[in-house]
Amino acid sequence: MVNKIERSVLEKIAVIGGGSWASALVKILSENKSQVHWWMRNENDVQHLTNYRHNPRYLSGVTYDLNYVKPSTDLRTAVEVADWVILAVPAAFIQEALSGLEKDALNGKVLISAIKGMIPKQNILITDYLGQQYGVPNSHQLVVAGPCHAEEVAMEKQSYLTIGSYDLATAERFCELLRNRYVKANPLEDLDGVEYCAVIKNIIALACGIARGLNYGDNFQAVLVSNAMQEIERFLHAAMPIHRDLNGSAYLGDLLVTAYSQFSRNRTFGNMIGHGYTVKSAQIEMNMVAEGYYAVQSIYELNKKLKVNMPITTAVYLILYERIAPAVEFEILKEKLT
Ligand SMILES: NC(=O)C1=CN([C@@H]2O[C@H](COP(=O)(O)OP(=O)(O)OC[C@H]3O[C@@H](n4cnc5c(N)ncnc54)[C@H](OP(=O)(O)O)[C@@H]3O)[C@@H](O)[C@H]2O)C=CC1
Ligand SMILES: O=C(CO)COP(=O)(O)O
Repeated sequence: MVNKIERSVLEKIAVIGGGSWASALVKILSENKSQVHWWMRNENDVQHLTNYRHNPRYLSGVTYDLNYVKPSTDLRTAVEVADWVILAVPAAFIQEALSGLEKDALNGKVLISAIKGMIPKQNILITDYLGQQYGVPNSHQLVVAGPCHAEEVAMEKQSYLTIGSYDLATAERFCELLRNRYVKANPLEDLDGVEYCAVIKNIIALACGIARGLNYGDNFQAVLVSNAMQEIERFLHAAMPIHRDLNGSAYLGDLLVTAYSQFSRNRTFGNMIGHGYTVKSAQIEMNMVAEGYYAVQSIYELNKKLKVNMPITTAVYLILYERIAPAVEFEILKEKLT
């Protein structure tokens, strides 16, 4: 019988993406002695990692053990040698990032989406895209959810991850690869619900940031977030109606951390919009991706069919895409909250 550590040594994992979340996941997995084939698009970053054991532009304080981490710009090889493939590129760029792969390149592998966004224009979840484009069955798909900022992983602060799935046994195997001194991981049988919730909570965090930028206070934000939870519940009920406990950390927990944390990109982006930045200038200033900016368009479009009452999502959409002044739109929104 192979014990837990020995079995982990044998695990071969491809991590696709060179940003903050990929950097955090590579830290966790490689410290647990999985073999991580880490794809990033920038050759200079690969060279820097190989020479100095740090990712130069994201979580640059983390040191990687190159016995377990193999950085590369060669996507095909990274995927070919791996049994598990983790996607950690922002949703808007995932099609481009995977474009070098053959249609059958993901056959037999377990795909794990760590992405909290949707495919723009097609307005579909990442797991649906992987099914449609690469034929990955639901049983071979997992999603990483839960309130967890990369920056806190880098600092080894106690964190919790939930692995959403259709197949609890596979999710549990992946949880074993993640668990360590500062990470607890739990499987959950709700792939789509967890994935949609992670998308929508980013939109809500944008709203919280906008509110803060407009000088609304804690009283308003508490109402905004509790109304948001109801908005999420209505959406999930219409889109994926199964019984789920939305008080769980994969749902409410992730909403709270993103709405309140200093590390949230979405909240920071929203705050800049509330302060009067244009979308372009906020994107340039932040230099990281706020998924909610893209997601709000997808959810807004999708909701034209579902017709769920989503006042917060609608307000964020109108501000970001129809250029309605944040102060004007929030005057309207505040009358709709209870
Ligand atoms: N950061 C976090 O704490 C968490 C993030 N997530 C999710 O993880 C996903 C990744 O976000 P995160 O790591 O934070 O993003 P970052 O903003 O930290 O990094 C973005 C990454 O995407 C890369 N990129 C940009 N354009 C392209 C492209 N066209 N093709 C390939 N790669 C590209 C960037 O490369 P380059 O630097 O070369 O431009 C960079 O590596 C998102 O869906 C996010 O919601 C989930 C949980 C926590
Ligand atoms: O999903 C996250 C934390 O759980 C990250 O949120 P941000 O992208 O807003 O930083």
